Amino acid sequence: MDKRADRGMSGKMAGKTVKRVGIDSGTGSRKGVKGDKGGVRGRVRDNVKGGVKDRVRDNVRDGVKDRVRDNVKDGVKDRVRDNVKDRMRDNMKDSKHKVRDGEGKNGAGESGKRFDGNEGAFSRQRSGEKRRDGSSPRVRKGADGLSVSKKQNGGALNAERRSEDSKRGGSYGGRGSRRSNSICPVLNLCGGCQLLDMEYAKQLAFKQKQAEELLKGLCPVKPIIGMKDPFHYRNKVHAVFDRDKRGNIISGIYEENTHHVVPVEKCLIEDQKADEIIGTIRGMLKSFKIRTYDEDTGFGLLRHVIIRKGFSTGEIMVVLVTASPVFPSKNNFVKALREKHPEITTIVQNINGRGTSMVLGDKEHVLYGKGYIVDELCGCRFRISSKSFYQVNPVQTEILYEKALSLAGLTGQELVVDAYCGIGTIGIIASKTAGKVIGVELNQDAVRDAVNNAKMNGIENIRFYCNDAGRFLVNMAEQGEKADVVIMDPPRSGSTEEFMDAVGKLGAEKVVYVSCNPETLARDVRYMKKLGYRAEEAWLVDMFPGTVHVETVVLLSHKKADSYIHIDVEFGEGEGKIPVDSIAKRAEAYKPKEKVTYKMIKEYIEAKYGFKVHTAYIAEVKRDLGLPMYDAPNAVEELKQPRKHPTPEKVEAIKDALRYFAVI
Ligand SMILES: C[S@@+](CC[C@H](N)C(=O)[O-])C[C@H]1O[C@@H](n2cnc3c(N)ncnc32)[C@H](O)[C@@H]1O
Repeated sequence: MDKRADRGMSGKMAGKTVKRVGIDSGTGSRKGVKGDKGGVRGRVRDNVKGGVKDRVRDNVRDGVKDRVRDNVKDGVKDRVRDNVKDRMRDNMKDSKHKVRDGEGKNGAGESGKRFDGNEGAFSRQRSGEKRRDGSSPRVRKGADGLSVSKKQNGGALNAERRSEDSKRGGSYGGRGSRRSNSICPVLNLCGGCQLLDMEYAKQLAFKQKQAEELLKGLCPVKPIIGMKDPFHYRNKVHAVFDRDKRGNIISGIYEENTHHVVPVEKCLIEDQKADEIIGTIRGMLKSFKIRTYDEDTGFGLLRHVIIRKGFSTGEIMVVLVTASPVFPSKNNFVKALREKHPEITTIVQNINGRGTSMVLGDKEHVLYGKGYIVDELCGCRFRISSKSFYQVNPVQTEILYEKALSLAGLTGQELVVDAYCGIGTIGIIASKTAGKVIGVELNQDAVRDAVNNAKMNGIENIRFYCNDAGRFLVNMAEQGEKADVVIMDPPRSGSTEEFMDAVGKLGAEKVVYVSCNPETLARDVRYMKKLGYRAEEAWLVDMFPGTVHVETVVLLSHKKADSYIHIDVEFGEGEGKIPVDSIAKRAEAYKPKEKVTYKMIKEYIEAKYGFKVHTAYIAEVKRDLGLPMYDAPNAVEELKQPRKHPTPEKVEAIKDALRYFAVI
């Protein structure tokens, strides 16, 4: 067992003493109904003043009036009850979400939640595009991957959770219910941490079992590598900004499968400094008169804030996602934020005016600093810009990468392909022990980072290409190129048959498959087996404690013969040589014959002679001719009237059929 295999097994997640964090109650009036009514009207009035009369009129026509009336009617006395109500309403509006959810779930652009197995490129994913596995690429706001996991793992998961719950004397309710004894007050509303209340050792056991079931018969699974401290591991935090019904500014996460924002001030899996900065920004908005963006009316400026932190460098990037490029008093805002948090090393404004689920837009302005952060992994330095994928749990990433590279077993000679390479992390680390590395990645920001990262680390034996990994490998194979090792780390949707076929054609002896989705991994390993690869071992690295997700790395090797014999053969005429003609003759003689059945003989005779023959007659003729009878047990059947024998005409017909089918 790997020395690290059981690290953290003793760490308790649910057992941790954690102060309960409160739901943000906002800073504004607590008058409820009245405050809310005034707030919405005030906003409408301000917007009219701002010169958007037409939009207000349209929005009012489209139902803002109704919302004001509903808010007034409902009041906001009980936030939990309201949350549940809103969730139900959002669920009913599901069809609207489905249309807007057409964009990819894969990346920087995705407004998903806490799971980032797959961030990166995906503003470019086509709307409504289906993945290879047929699933929709966008499941709005859900903990990534649960669309599958919920169905397939949900039974086991819920059973585990229920049993955990009953042990504590609590009752496990539905999604909207709140367990008073949960270590997270928004656990069920958020839906991001499905296992948070489970002891960490049990979480690991749960993931181990799930992976073993999925890879059963495909690949042996090694013991999962857990974390020593499974809290606050996320180096990337994303907060959605909104207003509550009283008009108070809130920030948090989208409730699972809705556009409803669950206010979160602190999260047990996120970096604490990041949460602190988000709280500061939330507190600054009012004094800077910055409005949060309202998805329904299209008013307001600030949509999201993303914080990224370099684990070993401590560098911090703040990305302010705004609906429009016009950011009043931005210089003062940046100055004030830096005064409160001098640890921030760069601030970027990303402009996203689209009414889609994507978090990030295409355009960006650097408001302060370099526009990216640098972090260190496995002794290499990496620049990470806002739209590039970077693993969210750096402690476990080092373990994952080391495992992947030890499985690759590089000697310094190999041509390695790092497919789906992101900012080039794996390839750059691998390049030190490889002959040459080729990295391929679809997201051009990530490729730009990768090229810079190679330079920053003084690596010269690596090249990066911005392309679809499948297309790129097919081109390589068509040009007759070869690869020794392919390291692949595709998004959650897994790889493509086109890609895997090309891996086979490139003749890669080893494939190291890194995956954040054991389901698509199992599917792809199954396919690779058909191409002649053997799945040697799978290692699980817990990159996402508290959630059902896990990272897996599998070594696939191309099957080789167990042993070889050496024979020298000389073809041609003359002594000791084998004439090619006789080989052809012998091949013909040994060609397996089509199995001739009694039925075929009967059909032949009936078609040619117009009469039927009994099986026993065929058997008798065959017996008389000395032919073997073992292939037809019923051929020796006795006639009901054994005295009868086939007429000469029938004997001839049977012999003709036997000749026709080359039996005689
Ligand atoms: C799970 S990330 C892995 C990135 C990198 N290996 C790492 O560890 O940081 C998957 C990467 O695949 C990229 N990607 C997604 N679809 C792709 C495709 N069809 N071709 C190439 N790259 C793709 C994403 O942009 C993302 O950077």
